[in-house]
Amino acid sequence: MSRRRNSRKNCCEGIFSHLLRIRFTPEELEQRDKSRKIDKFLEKDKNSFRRQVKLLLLGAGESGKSTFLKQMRIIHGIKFEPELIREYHHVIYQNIVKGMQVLVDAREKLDIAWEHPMTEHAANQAILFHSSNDLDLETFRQYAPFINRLWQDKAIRKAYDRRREFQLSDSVSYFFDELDRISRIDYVPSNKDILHCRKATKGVFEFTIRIQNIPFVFVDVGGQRTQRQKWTKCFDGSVTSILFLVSTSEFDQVLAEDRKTNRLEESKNIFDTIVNNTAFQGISIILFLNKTDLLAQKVKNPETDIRWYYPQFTGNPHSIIDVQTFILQMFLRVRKINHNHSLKPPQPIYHHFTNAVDTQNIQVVFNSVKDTILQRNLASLMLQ
Ligand SMILES: Nc1nc2c(ncn2[C@@H]2O[C@H](COP(=O)(O)OP(=O)(O)OP(=O)(O)O)[C@@H](O)[C@H]2O)c(=O)[nH]1
Ligand SMILES: [Mg+2]
Repeated sequence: MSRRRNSRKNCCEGIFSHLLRIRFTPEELEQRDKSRKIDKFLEKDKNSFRRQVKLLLLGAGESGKSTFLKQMRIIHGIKFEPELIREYHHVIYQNIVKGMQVLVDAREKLDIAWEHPMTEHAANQAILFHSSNDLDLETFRQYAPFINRLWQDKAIRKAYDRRREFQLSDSVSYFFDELDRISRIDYVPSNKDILHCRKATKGVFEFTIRIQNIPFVFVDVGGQRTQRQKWTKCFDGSVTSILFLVSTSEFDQVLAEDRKTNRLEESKNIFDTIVNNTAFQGISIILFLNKTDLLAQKVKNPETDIRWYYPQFTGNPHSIIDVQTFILQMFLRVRKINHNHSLKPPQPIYHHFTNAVDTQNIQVVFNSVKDTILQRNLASLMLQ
């Protein structure tokens, strides 16, 4: 009986809906179809917005943020545009000329005698080119033999060994060693040259790469003091993760900005403001302890010792593992425990030891970072 009533009900509903449907005018039907399509599109767009991964590259000046972004392009097969390569070409010339000028000045200030008196002549010639802002290939090729001569002199090498006492870009020795190739008439910067090329970032730059069909938006900012007020622009709700870079080899160097603050301390203070900021509560933080290669060279050097800057260090100052572990713990301890249980538990801090100029190293590290981010992103999508 009740089954019969049900089937009658279904049949009536079918008729009613049929009657209702035929009452729509063709215009109304078209309108309904259109609005369904819009709803579908918006739903898809909402999902793709949620699926987008936005990564903020943060850290002090010269920590390696832009270098990491260059690696992302290289690893994902996105070629540098010819115009960009031309710009890097020019910056490389500037890096070389400026770098040698700094060393020539430092030799004089440190009162280091020339190994060969003839080198002084090369130094005087080099000064002539110093004021040249418009460094074209022709000018650079005239200048290159003098740089070569200077780089061979023990006085310049001694000044270079004392570089922590002044401000010298980390990549200059790489370029001096490659000078013959770089000063050839048909020179075109290689990816390795581009990775070593140094130009401070001014402003905020976004670069999107589709990885596994998901847009990864990398946000690169300038890390020097004057640039940091621009960071707030990118602190919105759409950030997935913060990649925080630390130049671990800088434990014995001072800032270019004020020439007195220890660089590692500055980096730790920036990390403090990020990691303890309630605005970033739900955001995972990935710490890149960068410049492992330069740190390895430094811990072997008897002219420096981490205990002179961090007397609390108790490990072996010539063991890279001990020094890295010490720096890692120092950064992890920065996060203040919040005892307010009504707040969400803090996000884990992941960490990696990196060498941003080594493509293979960054490829391995990024694969792991990507998996972590995608798993966490998927989990948060499922919770929504
Ligand atoms: N040897 C070595 N050099 C590195 C490493 N990471 C970065 N560099 C070099 O360090 C210099 C500074 O790197 P950038 O990527 O420009 O640093 P940044 O964090 O973008 O600096 P700002 O734009 O001023 O905030 C460049 O010359 C890089 O080639 C590394 O792990 N090892
Ligand atoms: Mg940069």
